[in-house]
Amino acid sequence: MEAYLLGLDIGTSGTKAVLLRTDGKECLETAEYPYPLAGEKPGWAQQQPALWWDAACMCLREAAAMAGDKKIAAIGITGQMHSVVLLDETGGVLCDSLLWCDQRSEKEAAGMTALVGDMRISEITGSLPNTGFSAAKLLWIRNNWADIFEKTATVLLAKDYIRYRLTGRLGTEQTDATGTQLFDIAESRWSDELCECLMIKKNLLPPVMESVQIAGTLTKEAARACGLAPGIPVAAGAGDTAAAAVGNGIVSRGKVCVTLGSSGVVLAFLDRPAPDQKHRIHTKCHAMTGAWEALGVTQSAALSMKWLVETIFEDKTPNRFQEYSSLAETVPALSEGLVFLPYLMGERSPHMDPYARGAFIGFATKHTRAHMVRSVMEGVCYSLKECLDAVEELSGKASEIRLAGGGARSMLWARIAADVFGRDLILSYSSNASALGAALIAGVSAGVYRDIPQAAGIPVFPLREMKYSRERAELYRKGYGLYRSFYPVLKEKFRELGAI
Ligand SMILES: Nc1ncnc2c1ncn2[C@@H]1O[C@H](COP(=O)(O)OP(=O)(O)O)[C@@H](O)[C@H]1O
Ligand SMILES: O=C(CO)[C@@H](O)[C@H](O)COP(=O)(O)O
Repeated sequence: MEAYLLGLDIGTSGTKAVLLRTDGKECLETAEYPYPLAGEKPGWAQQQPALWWDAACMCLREAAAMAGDKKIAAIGITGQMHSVVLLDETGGVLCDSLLWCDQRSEKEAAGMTALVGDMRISEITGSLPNTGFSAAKLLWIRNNWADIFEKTATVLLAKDYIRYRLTGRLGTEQTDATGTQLFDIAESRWSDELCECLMIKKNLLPPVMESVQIAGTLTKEAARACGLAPGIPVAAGAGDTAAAAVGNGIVSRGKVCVTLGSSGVVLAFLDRPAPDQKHRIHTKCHAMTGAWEALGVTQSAALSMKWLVETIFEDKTPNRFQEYSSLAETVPALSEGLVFLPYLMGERSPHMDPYARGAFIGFATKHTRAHMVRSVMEGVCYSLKECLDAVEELSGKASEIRLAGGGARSMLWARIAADVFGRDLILSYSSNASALGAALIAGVSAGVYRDIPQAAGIPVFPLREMKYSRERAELYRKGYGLYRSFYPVLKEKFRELGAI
């Protein structure tokens, strides 16, 4: 009988889902159900978990209608990583989630270095202490919202909270656990050493499953809210970067995937943990137990586009991004000398710097909105090129680069990425490779596929290629050099701005 696997993605900009036919020949996408970013100071980013749940219910209702009378064999969940949800002992949410891009915990990240040491933390968790990961956020909450921290019985991550609402079961899995910076990536368990040093009680942390484990089944109450049948198995799933790896077939050395989502991610497969000695990128657990991934992160990738269009141009009309992408087509490569630094929420790779700030450099009266849009696309691609260079240093040169994420819906942005990288790209099966990966993981949980490598080979709908142009690549080589020269010059000035 024809059946579907459902992949649900609790993204930063919104929640969306895919329905994958189990034979891999069809993948239907729901709309995205958006929610805003809140935060009263520059660098702060919060969301209410209740908004994720409302969006998830609407999204699942749409998916249920799309599936019609076809069976949904299993649900897989993915979502933004690192964003913490604090629950009290009745399972109620205690406060807004501090998101992955929230930069307020600089002091706490520095405190982790002082207590444990940079090298030791990197050895255990695959990354230097940083404001993006969950541990520093928890320490900030303990230091600043002590009453909330005292009431906390469980700490979850975004997708784990939604899985909890769907199944009534608390838990996480190894890929998202890595993003807390309290997890030992080689041993695949919570780190006693880090929990003790940072005085975080281990009983606040949920049980860690394997990504392909069935975490529970859809409760009657959740099924009613989502318009689905009760009892559907729900897989543990994976954080969005790890799920995108599965959705893009990154299950052995060779290929690299690049995601132009709210954040930008460049990811390669590793068969052993290999923390970057230059501390530019992270090593995280892969959804395949016993495998790892090297990843570089641009904090504000498509988030920069969203900021430009919604906040600066004050345009929230539907399909606005496609229109602005078409507008940017009217401007030549290098945006007639306008350069964008995408550090709107600090930066992670290759500069772990919560103080970094966004900038347009080189305005002239000739420049218009079209130049600004193109310049944002170019700046984000330069940053992703820095990530790609660092990732390939660790994992070897990629034989194929897959591009996904909301920004990859723009053919112009995809072309700029190919030109800036000076490499041909393959456009992913779905702009939402994370949701596709979650559906494939769910297929393993439900026994439809044998294992993750087999599942990753299941999608068979056509892929498109984006070829780079030698001429534009040469132009962008110069633009990239100029772009790279700005951060070292501005670094200290960004710190001064942060003090205002
Ligand atoms: N056609 C388009 N052209 C350019 N950018 C787009 C287009 N469609 C979506 N985007 C960008 O992609 C973002 C959403 O990407 P997505 O991968 O869904 O986000 P998330 O990382 O939050 O899951 C939007 O906020 C927007 O910036
Ligand atoms: O911080 C990371 C990965 O380390 C981000 O990739 C977040 O997981 C956010 O994901 P998106 O909502 O941008 O997809």
